[in-house]
Amino acid sequence: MKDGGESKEQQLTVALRIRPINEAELGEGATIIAHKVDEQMVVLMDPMEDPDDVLRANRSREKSYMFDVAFDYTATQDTVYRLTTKGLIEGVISGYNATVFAYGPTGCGKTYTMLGTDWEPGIYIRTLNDLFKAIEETSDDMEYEVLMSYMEIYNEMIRDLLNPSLGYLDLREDSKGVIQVAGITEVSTINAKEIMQLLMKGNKQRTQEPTAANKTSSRSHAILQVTVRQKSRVKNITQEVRVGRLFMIDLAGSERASQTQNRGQRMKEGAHINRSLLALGNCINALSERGGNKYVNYRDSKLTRLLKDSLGGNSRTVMIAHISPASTSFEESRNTLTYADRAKNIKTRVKRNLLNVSYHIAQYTSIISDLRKEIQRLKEKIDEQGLKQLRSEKSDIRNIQGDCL
Ligand SMILES: Nc1ncnc2c1ncn2[C@@H]1O[C@H](COP(=O)(O)OP(=O)(O)OP(=O)(O)O)[C@@H](O)[C@H]1O
Repeated sequence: MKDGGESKEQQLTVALRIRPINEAELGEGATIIAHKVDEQMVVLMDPMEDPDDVLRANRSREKSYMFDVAFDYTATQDTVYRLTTKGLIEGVISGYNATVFAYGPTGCGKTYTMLGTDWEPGIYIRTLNDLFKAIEETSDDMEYEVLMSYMEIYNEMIRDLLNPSLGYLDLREDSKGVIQVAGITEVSTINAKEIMQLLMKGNKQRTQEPTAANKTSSRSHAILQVTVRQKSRVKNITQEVRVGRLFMIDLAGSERASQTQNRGQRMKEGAHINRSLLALGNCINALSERGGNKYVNYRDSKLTRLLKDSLGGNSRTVMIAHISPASTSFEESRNTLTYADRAKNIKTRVKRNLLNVSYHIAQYTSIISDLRKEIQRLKEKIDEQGLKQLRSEKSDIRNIQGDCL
């Protein structure tokens, strides 16, 4: 991959989404503690307080967080998409990496935001639709190839959701230090409808189980990866190919084992989920420390290895933190707000990814050299086997001669 020129420092964009309160929470006697007051989101520490009380804000135990954007239960899927993700598309089709990930406790709306429903589609579908529209608009001058993969990390194992029969896949680092999933299915298409069908097919394969906190709880981290290669239709010797990679991630929800009343397999899943989220939290902590010299341990989980570039490397990254408005979820909400607040300090360095013709030549040369070696190896093997066969035939002849004498 050629150096795409100057890199620009970019701060993580952090959005907060608070879903509507639900029947189960109301049934437990929960009250709403998250309110939108003017353009501010207020999460009350004491449910008895009045969110409109201006003096409340001056009390010393009050903590305030600033996010790039905050959505309450009135926000539509379209608004959330437009104010978080839509702006990344142009960059992706012209060679920049981007990541959007949904973070937060179980049952707080991550899958709703990313996948959505048939009537209220989420970020995956809206992004793909607009991506193909943007491609169509510039396709007179530019040629595109779009590759899609969809995977989940379940119990620390990577599964290809487009082809689960492949078994568990490994992570590998390429020569540029970019983490790749070895052997993952990459479907090439520039047809939005086809990609949607693949997405739906993949979703059916995703590991979901009912837990006490959410009857369709995602027990895995789902990762939709879209790679866009763009090149000019005018061919010349120094032709460049721009390669943008977009990750859209629906994380599994963090949870308290006591709250979810999980047993057996659910509890094991919960432990894996919490472990990888803890590793993610540790990376966020390390990356957000001022001075930036702290060691960041991405190797603690597959999730953080895969997110290495999204968090500390070459990517425009958006985190959408989710919380429930219920008083019964106060602790989880506070933890989520704390992490989201830290994540705001993370800075990445964004650079365009360019391949050029010399890169392709280098690739072909390396493939040819590998093939030559393989041919040589096979020749030697054949020679060796031929020699062995000759020897064994000779010895057979000797034996026959011996028998005859
Ligand atoms: N903004 C919203 N508006 C309407 N319904 C919502 C909203 N957010 C979440 N819900 C509903 O709340 C329930 C739980 O949401 P969802 O499954 O998206 O949570 P999650 O954070 O992905 O949970 P888990 O981590 O357990 O997978 C679903 O029934 C979903 O439809």
